[in-house]
Amino acid sequence: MEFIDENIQRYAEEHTTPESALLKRINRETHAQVLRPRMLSGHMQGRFLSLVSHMIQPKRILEIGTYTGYSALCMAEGLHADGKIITIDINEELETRVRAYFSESGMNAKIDYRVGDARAIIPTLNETFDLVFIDADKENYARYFDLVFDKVRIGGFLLADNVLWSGKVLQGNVDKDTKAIIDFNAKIQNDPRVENALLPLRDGILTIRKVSL
Ligand SMILES: C[S@@+](CC[C@H](N)C(=O)[O-])C[C@H]1O[C@@H](n2cnc3c(N)ncnc32)[C@H](O)[C@@H]1O
Repeated sequence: MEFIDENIQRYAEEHTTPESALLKRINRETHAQVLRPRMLSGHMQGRFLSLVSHMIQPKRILEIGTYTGYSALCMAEGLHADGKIITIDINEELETRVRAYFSESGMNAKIDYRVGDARAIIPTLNETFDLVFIDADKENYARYFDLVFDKVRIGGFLLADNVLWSGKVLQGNVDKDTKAIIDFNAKIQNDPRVENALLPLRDGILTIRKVSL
């Protein structure tokens, strides 16, 4: 489902800073060579993630769901000088490609890429995060939020992608992933420890700020 008029979308993209040459290539190669390329954040969302990261200047970012590395590179652009992003993905088939992209980016030293199940890796992380991007399997969004919440500083931010799930959150008869997203959105809306705004950017980004323990 497209949420906004095609012409408005084009106009918005024309007034968004272009992708770097590397990001453009990752975007193109992902579409040509990798399964499910729609999972990639893309031009506009990527620039949004970069801007958010620049606003926060995080020392620690956690990304759950690296895929081909596009969004990790966008967020890494805004890291504090001593900053680091930990990005996790379970798909080992993408590892060689992703490591090559990270090496080319010139930001490799700031990227800690872990291949494995985020449900097992997050509890082992001894870090305090300023920014978390939840973008892995929809079924586990609530679990990722619960696993990471105590590791986010008060005043820190979490972003959750695909929370409109192509508009399926409005439908009555829902599948497992849609139900998980609906439940996640309701859980965040009812959590007194956070403030949140659901932005209808691309497939929906739930923007969350931790306000108390
Ligand atoms: C939507 S894609 C991520 C897109 C990427 N953040 C971007 O914007 O370009 C979701 C990724 O989550 C990964 N994933 C799914 N289940 C996972 C799990 N349990 N632990 C870690 N990664 C997982 C998938 O392998 C897939 O690459």
